[in-house]
Order: sequence, then structure tokens, then C-alpha cells
Amino acid sequence: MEKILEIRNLDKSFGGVHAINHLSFDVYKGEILGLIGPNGSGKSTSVNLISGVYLPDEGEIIYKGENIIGKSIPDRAYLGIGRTFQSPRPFEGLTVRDSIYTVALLHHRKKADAKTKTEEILEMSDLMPIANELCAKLPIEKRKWLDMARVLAMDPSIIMLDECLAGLNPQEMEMSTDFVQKINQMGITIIFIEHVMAAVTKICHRVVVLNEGGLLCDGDPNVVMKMPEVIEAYLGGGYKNAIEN
Ligand SMILES: Nc1ncnc2c1ncn2[C@@H]1O[C@H](COP(=O)(O)OP(=O)(O)OP(=O)(O)O)[C@@H](O)[C@H]1O
Repeated sequence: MEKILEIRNLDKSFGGVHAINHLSFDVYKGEILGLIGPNGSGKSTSVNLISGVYLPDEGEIIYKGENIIGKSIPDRAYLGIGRTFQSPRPFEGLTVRDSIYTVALLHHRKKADAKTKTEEILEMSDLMPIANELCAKLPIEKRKWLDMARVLAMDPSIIMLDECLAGLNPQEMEMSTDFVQKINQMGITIIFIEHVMAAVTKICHRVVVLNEGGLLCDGDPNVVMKMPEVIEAYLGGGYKNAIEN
């Protein structure tokens, strides 16, 4: 399998907080990789390092064979590294259509190309019925879909989705995971950062588990989720006593 992203010995501290601790893992082209771990284990910091929000103290991020550490956030986006945020960040004053078009124009430059791209994305994302609504008026689940749709306007090779299911009801979660799979079927690699384990086991081909900023283990979601060290990382060392009592 071809590697699209290689995280090599990454390290990042914020003052006295060692957020990422000599972390290494690979992402393979075309997969949906679940990036999981307890609160504070370093998932969002990893995404921020890969997208260029933070610079690491040590380590390399190899994307399509090239170390991208020196590249800016926009350069990484133009290279095909997309991301969403835990809290959606819509362009409040724009409609759904114009919001996607604005990003498409940044990437495609020509108005006609950006327009074609926008209509394609509206169609495939099921956002067409609300294309003319103001972003500010959208409910949370539509804001989250719009965030994903906007990233698509950059023609990404990989998208990191940071808790795209948080705050959604079961039906909205189902629709969102369907959308994520649809994006993946377009040939786009996905890093899926999520606490909803049913969704992780449903759509992820593989998971990487972080704990205290380092790699705990990786593998098949159904196998990894049952490993005692993973359960202990989530529930704490006392979980065995709790089960036995
Ligand atoms: N900008 C920052 N300044 C200081 N500490 C930070 C900063 N960003 C993250 N941290 C700390 O780094 C550690 C890892 O945080 P991170 O947000 O990456 O974890 P996470 O796995 O995404 O957690 P969650 O599941 O709660 O979102 C935490 O201890 C956090 O408080």
C-alpha cells in the first residue's frame, strides 16, 4: 500500500505540557484512518501540526514523499491537505453556494471552473436544496456538512475531520458518516478524529490510538477497541476493578 502521509518522531510541547511525544505513524492512500484516544491525548494537536497551524519542536511530516514542515498553512492546503475544525467556521454573511464558491475560486482561479466545481459539490453533498440559505442560519449538522463541502472545493488528496459528529443526533450522525464514506469513495484519504466509537468501527479501515501524546497501538478497529491497554487508556487503570465488582 502506498503511503500518503508519514508522521516521523513528532514532538510538541506547550510550556510544561508535552502534547505530542515522539509520535510516528503512517497514513495510506485511500484509507479512512480513525485517529482516536482519550481527551487530551494529542489528536487535535496532531491535526494542527499536519495542517501547519503549529510547528513541531522535533520530527518530520512527509506528505507524498516530501517533508512539509517548512510550508505554510495555505501552501499545505494547495498541496491537497484539507481539514475541518471541531467547531464549524462558516462564512456567516454568505450563502451556502457563495461560501463554497469563494474557496473554489481561491483554488481554481477561473470563475467558470470555480462555478462548475461549486455546483458539483452542492450536488454530491446534498446541500443543493439549501444552496441559497445564509450560513449564519444553518443548524449545526448542516454547518458541519458545509465545512466538509468547502474543503472539497480545494480538490484535496487528504482531509482531516476533527470530531465532525460532535453535537449531532443519531440520524444526523448516520447521514454524516454516509457523507464521509462518499468523500472517501471519490479517492480522498480521510483521517477521522472521533469519540463516537460506533461510527469509528463502522467506517474506518484502520485506527491509530494515541495516549499522552504518543502512539499506543494501531490496527483493525474491531480488534484494537477490545485491547486491554486501549480500554485502560480510556477508562483508567481502575476499570478492571469496576468490571469485577
Ligand atoms: N495551544 C495550546 N496551548 C497549551 N496547551 C495545549 C494547546 N493545545 C493543546 N494543548 C494541550 O495539549 C494536550 C493535547 O491536547 P489536544 O487538544 O491535542 O488533545 P485531544 O486528543 O484532541 O483532546 P480532545 O479529545 O479533548 O479534543 C492537552 O493537554 C492540551 O491541554
